[in-house]
Amino acid sequence: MSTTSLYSLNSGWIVQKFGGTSVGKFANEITLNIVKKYNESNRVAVVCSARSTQTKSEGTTTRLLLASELAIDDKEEEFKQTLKLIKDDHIKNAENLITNLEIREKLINDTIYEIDYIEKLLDACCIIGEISSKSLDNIMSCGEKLSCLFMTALLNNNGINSHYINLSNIVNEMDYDNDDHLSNNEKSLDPLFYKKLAKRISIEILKLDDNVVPVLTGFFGPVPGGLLNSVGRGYTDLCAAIIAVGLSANELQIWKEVDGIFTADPRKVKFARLLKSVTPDEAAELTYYGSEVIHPFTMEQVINARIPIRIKNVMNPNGEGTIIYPDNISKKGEQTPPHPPVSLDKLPSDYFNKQKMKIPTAVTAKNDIAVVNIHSNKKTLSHGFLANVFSILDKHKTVVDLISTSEVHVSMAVSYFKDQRKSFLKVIEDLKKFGGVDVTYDLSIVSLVGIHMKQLIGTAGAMFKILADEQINIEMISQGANEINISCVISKENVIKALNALHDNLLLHPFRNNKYSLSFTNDSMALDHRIEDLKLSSN
Ligand SMILES: Nc1ncnc2c1ncn2[C@@H]1O[C@H](COP(=O)(O)OP(=O)(O)O)[C@@H](O)[C@H]1O
Ligand SMILES: N[C@@H](CC(=O)OP(=O)(O)O)C(=O)O
Repeated sequence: MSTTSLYSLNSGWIVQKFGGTSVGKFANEITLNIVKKYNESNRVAVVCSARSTQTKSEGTTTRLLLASELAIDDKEEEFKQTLKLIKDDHIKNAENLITNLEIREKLINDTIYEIDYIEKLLDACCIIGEISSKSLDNIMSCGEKLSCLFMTALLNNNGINSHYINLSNIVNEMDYDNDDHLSNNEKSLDPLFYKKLAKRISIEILKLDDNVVPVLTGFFGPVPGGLLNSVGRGYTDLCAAIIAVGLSANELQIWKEVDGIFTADPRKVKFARLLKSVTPDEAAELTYYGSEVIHPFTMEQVINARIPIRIKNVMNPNGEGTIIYPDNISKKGEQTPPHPPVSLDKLPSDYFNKQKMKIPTAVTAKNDIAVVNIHSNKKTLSHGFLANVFSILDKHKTVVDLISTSEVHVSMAVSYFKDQRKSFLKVIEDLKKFGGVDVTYDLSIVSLVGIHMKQLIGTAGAMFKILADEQINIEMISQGANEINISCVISKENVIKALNALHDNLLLHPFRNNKYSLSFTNDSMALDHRIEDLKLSSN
């Protein structure tokens, strides 16, 4: 039994989460350059997503979901073929990377066992022609099981003593009193549920000897309502967060293939810069609006437990990465927040010069957007009209990214993927009951995100002026209700141009000739924790 105290300030634990593509492409590097190294001075818990060879869309989870769809459609040969692809891929991987023959043979046998089990499950789905959310979770869990069986084998193969922990049954084994007053959706987000889950998982981990690295499946379903339905893809971030809370970890590390969070997607904006830190709200906005930083459900519990999250790069383990943490709450072990309020006479002499650094944090874009305009047929009063529109959206579980309304008109930006055309058209048909509907396709949302935008006057004006100067037409405008996001919808062809122009003019050189007349509110007094980082760029 481990002697680590669960609630000590320095628990010694670091939780490391690795995404599917990282496991697919950098498994040896992860074991030798990351886990082994951190394990020398900390206790490390490893959490992995299902393996992807190149991209998430070609990964194991996507293939498992495809196999399930094929089974429901009675396409037996096709679903078996898809499972065979998964099996062959994992066996080939084991043969390539596991040199110890005994470990390799066991891994291959375990892999075959897991896939055969899924095949039996899907055979049954094929016969009955449907699948419950619980069965779908069960099928999805296979991806994380295979990936973690492999990572455990590789760690042991490379001399790091490790132990596989399968969390796919943990909810069933838990003493969780289902409150029947809560809907499934509420249950799946209930903080008490996650608190109990965290405790339950930590008990499993603390059974291990101190010198053993636990490798935990990033799948922890079936949660109430099903993991896919209630949490959605990317659930491994949340799983790692729960584990970090359970262990009262010193840090939750999310390892990606990018150095951290940048001022814009570095693939699209050449001069994007790495941010030292962002707040959880900013990270959530960036994720919602196209920069896949971290699953938005991840933050709340970790931050409540005062555990910082660090985004790091598997290809550059020595880089500092980006810390996600609020700038007004102290971290574990600290007495006071990092930047307590400062009285005017204590401000550094160059404080007001530094004020100009309070600019937006990042710019981001979300593609595959359609704008739906509904003009009321005026047979209902405005509140009735809006209620009707929202009830249709609820019925079809349509997520609205942006909305702007008047009494008789609603414009909504929604995600639209061509392979979901049939279900999208059903929503449009239903909406037509309440008025005229038109749809514009092939659009993108461009958003400026930053906590300091609250104190910066003229950002929205500058944003739209910059886009106008670039001859970019704006289809729809929305100022986020939380004041840290200003978004607009533009044609998808203009996205790269828009991102670069906004980044250049508002993030790199916001005060160049004060071309866009930006200024600050009088109450913008808090010191900026990013100041050093931004100083370089605003000259
Ligand atoms: N502001 C941003 N900062 C960092 N990465 C971003 C940003 N916006 C978009 N991205 C993109 O998000 C991707 C996230 O990295 P990746 O390791 O591929 O994710 P995952 O681990 O979720 O598969 C990168 O490819 C990067 O180009
Ligand atoms: N396998 C899941 C879980 C996950 O979290 O993936 P990733 O960490 O690679 O985003 C998915 O593909 O959604």
